[in-house]
Amino acid sequence: MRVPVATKSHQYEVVLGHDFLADAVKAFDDQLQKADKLIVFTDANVWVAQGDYFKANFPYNFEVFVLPGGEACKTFEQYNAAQTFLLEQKCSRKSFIFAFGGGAVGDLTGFVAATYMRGVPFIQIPTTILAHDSAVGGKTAINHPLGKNMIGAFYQPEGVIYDTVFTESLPEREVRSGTAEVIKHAMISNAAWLEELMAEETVIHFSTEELAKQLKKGIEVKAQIVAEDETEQSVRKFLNLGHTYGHAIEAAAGYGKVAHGEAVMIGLVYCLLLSERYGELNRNFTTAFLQFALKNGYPFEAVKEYSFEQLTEYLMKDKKAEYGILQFVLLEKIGKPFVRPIDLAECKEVDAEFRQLLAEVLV
Ligand SMILES: NC(=O)c1ccc[n+]([C@@H]2O[C@H](COP(=O)([O-])OP(=O)(O)OC[C@H]3O[C@@H](n4cnc5c(N)ncnc54)[C@H](O)[C@@H]3O)[C@@H](O)[C@H]2O)c1
Ligand SMILES: O=C(O)C(=O)C[C@@H](O)[C@H](O)[C@H](O)COP(=O)(O)O
Ligand SMILES: [Zn+2]
Repeated sequence: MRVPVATKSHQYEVVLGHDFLADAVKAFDDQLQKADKLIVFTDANVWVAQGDYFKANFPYNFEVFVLPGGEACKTFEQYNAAQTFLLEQKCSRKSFIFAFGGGAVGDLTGFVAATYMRGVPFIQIPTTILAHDSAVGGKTAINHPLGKNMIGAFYQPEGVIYDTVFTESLPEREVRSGTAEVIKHAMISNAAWLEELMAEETVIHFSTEELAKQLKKGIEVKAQIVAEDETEQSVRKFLNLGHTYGHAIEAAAGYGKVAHGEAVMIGLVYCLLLSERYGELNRNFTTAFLQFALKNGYPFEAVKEYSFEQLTEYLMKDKKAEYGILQFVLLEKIGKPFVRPIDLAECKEVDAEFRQLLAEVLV
């Protein structure tokens, strides 16, 4: 399966298949033959779980740089270590970098590639379900202790090779986390799709074929949006549904404690509550969605661990905020997102409603 991505700055393809890494990499043969060095960035967990398959199917010589797993790789320290590695390897503008891992490796690698010698080409080889989102569209970043993804660049890859073999070694928690972004893509684009997902017995145990279909649908939504708005001036903000509250939870907890998709799911429920005030959605739907999330094992305990006041400093650093006012992505109805300024007093009211709803449902 192929999904073309045509942004203002760059055009490329996401190729999605099963057990096809060797063939998919060969499609880049011209560019790779001309490269003076191929570097693979990965993380320790991915390398242990999937390194053998990667080495057996990657048909070129390469040097590997192994990062710590998860959010621990999206730090200034790892950014610095990665740049040092490229310099020590005598990488040039003719070198080529591969991001082999989940969203964390992809975000770090993309930012390193964007800034090494002011830009070297890179290819995303995603290994998580979540990375159907992160590998596409060119948002790259590292975290700052004061806020999530604060230091980064828009920098598109040369291509995305998505071999679903890699997702087979994902722990269930990561399957769940990644599926939250599939659900987000459904919520911003297609009511029937969300209805189908909510009707599933479970969204955590899809077959390989069904998973590929869901990933493709998510990638198509993302590709269409970033083609229209690469740098988040307008419709790209819709991809941030659930992230204002979600990123605040992630940052307050300490990066990596609450997985990104878990935090996004919390943020999606918060946004449904807020959306009830401005569109067609109602409390019955929000409650049904929360039940669906709980049935699939999404954890909501983190909400109780932080007061609204503790979340406020992170909420206020949301990148969509303008002139000190938060801009929330809301839903007029499922499939119809819009952006609206919301003041802190209203955020606090909805936060209280959220905690009340959780108290009622989590008895
Ligand atoms: N750039 C974007 O547009 C974008 C979009 C969404 C999320 N993100 C970012 O992506 C990150 C989350 O990505 P993620 O959920 O993929 O997390 P991740 O990269 O941290 O991976 C999750 C965990 O699974 C392990 N892992 C990855 N692939 C594996 C595999 N195949 N088998 C076994 N273990 C594996 C990792 O080592 C890690 O411990 C966050 O930092 C988030 O901010 C970026
Ligand atoms: O691609 C986008 O645009 C997104 O917002 C996708 C999000 O799922 C992703 O988590 C992104 O990294 C969040 O971006 P940020 O600008 O809020 O840090
Ligand atoms: Zn996200």
